Amino acid sequence: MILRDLIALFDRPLATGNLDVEVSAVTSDSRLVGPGTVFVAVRGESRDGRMFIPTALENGAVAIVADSASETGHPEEVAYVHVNDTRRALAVAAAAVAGEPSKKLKLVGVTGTNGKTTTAFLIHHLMKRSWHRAGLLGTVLVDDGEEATPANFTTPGPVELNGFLARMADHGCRGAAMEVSSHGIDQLRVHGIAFDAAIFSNLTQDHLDYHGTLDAYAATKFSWFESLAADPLGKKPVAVINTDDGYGEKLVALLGDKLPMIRYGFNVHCDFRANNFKQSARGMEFELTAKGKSYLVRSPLIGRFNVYNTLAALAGASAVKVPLREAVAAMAEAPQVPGRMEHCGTRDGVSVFVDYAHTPDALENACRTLKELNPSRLITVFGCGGDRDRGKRPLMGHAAATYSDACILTSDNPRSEDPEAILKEIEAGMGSARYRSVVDRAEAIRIAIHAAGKGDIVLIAGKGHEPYQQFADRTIDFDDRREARRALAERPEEPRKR
Ligand SMILES: CC(=O)N[C@H]1[C@@H](OP(=O)(O)OP(=O)(O)OC[C@H]2O[C@@H](n3ccc(=O)[nH]c3=O)[C@H](O)[C@@H]2O)O[C@H](CO)[C@@H](O)[C@@H]1O[C@H](C)C(=O)N[C@@H](C)C(=O)N[C@H](CCC(=O)O)C(=O)O
Ligand SMILES: Nc1ncnc2c1ncn2[C@@H]1O[C@H](COP(=O)(O)OP(=O)(O)OP(=O)(O)O)[C@@H](O)[C@H]1O
Ligand SMILES: N[C@H](CCC[C@H](N)C(=O)O)C(=O)O
Ligand SMILES: [Mg+2]
Repeated sequence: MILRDLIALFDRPLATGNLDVEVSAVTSDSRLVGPGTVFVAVRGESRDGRMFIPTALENGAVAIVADSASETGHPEEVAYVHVNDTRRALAVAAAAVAGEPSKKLKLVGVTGTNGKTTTAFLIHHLMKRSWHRAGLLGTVLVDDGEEATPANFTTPGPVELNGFLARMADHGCRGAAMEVSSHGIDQLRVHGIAFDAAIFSNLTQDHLDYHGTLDAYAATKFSWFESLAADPLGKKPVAVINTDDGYGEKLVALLGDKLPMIRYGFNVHCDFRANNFKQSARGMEFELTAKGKSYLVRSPLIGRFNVYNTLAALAGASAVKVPLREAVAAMAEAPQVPGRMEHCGTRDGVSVFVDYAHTPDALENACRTLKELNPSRLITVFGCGGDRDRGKRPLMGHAAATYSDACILTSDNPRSEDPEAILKEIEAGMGSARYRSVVDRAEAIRIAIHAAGKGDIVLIAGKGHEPYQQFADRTIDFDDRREARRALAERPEEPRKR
């Protein structure tokens, strides 16, 4: 693509230098610049991308895009393009250089505090059943239709994102499911991505370190739907909204008739409505009323919250024309989402589950679901991440304390924070509940599993699929599921004294 054509896509660019050069790539990371690359200098949270313009030039950039006037010393032959919004320019350029891959796919995006990964996995499963090849992008992995690789972000930056979508389209995927995080919306990582359906799962407390207030967090989520309504990029996106959720109802009111809509949940106004939910340790079933018909939906997933994820997936898939009857049938073989209510084994009548609950609402859901399986006791092992929303800590403590018989508080990813100090903040919410604090996570898991007796369930919450643990000075290999299996295997013959 010629630079002149690329910058014509920007909003009011002011350009100098040679614009008749071929552009091979675009990036906002100077370290990734090579010959033919356009470097977009983004002002980040911690660093100003303009500091890296000299490195980008050294590495062979053909153009610099920035939101301030050209620096002195800038070589004349390299184009300099002034724009008002560098993130917007980056997203537009990334999509153009990759050949607008989102327009070649039936793309379903999922946003909301909890349930994005699960719902995206379910949609991917339904798409694959009906279309053979489909892509998946989110917290756990990216599947480009041929191979799955671990993910670094829930929603990667626009350059990576468009690169993944292009690979999906090249590999013959007809569609894809992807997670849309609030960071992704706020930082315009999904700007210029054409969606066919946009799902809103729910909104409860998380990420207030970043957004400040719950309403600001909600406004960010809502802005994605508003931007799709304002510029659908040649598609007719359908908004798929959980209207049992208060913020979901607000979103419906805000959108009015700006987007076609599917409402889902248990309430009577839903277009995809669940009824008669039943579950056992082997799975769940419920009756779905949709499109004037009734269906019996069976799934190996457990938990009332997974009814919402299942409804969202069925509605989202249906919005991109996956036949509903086929989708309902495929739900019976829904995949195990790594680290989401994952059963890690049973020994001596002690069952262990690993789950990614790391918000107060998710932890409450996870504990309630396991409590509904009528264990003798529910023992919950959990912590809270460092350098993230501190307000969650006592609330997570309260949720676990309310629905568990005993808790072991431990470290999650402390990051730059003091692990003991994080535990103290969780303890503030534990009230009169029975708990112990054990800072070492492997030790905490071992203590819980070895102390459990016949009929008990141990829930290890917060890190799910994560294969690491992050500390201030190091990141170690760590996997809750591995630790759980090890502790189960090493269980002493006689359970230790409780
Ligand atoms: C808070 C946040 O989202 N931060 C992201 C943001 O970082 P930042 O704004 O601080 O960037 P910065 O480090 O100041 O750098 C500014 C610019 O200089 C560039 N740079 C930097 C160094 C260099 O040598 N050369 C260079 O050009 C950078 O590429 C960047 O464009 O932009 C960076 C580059 O795009 C991201 O890597 C970084 O993600 C950090 C690592 C992160 O942890 N993000 C998490 C919170 C996140 O995004 N999570 C959500 C999921 C949340 C959920 O589960 O709901 C996600 O979607 O994954
Ligand atoms: N629809 C839901 N409503 C409430 N809680 C849920 C829902 N779905 C899943 N959960 C809980 O939230 C946890 C995280 O689920 P999931 O990974 O699907 O969500 P996510 O939105 O992708 O999270 P993240 O933003 O961290 O990637 C689960 O392990 C479960 O405890
Ligand atoms: N995407 C989420 C993941 C949190 C997972 C939890 N294990 C933690 O580290 O807090 C976040 O960055 O807030
Ligand atoms: Mg996720």
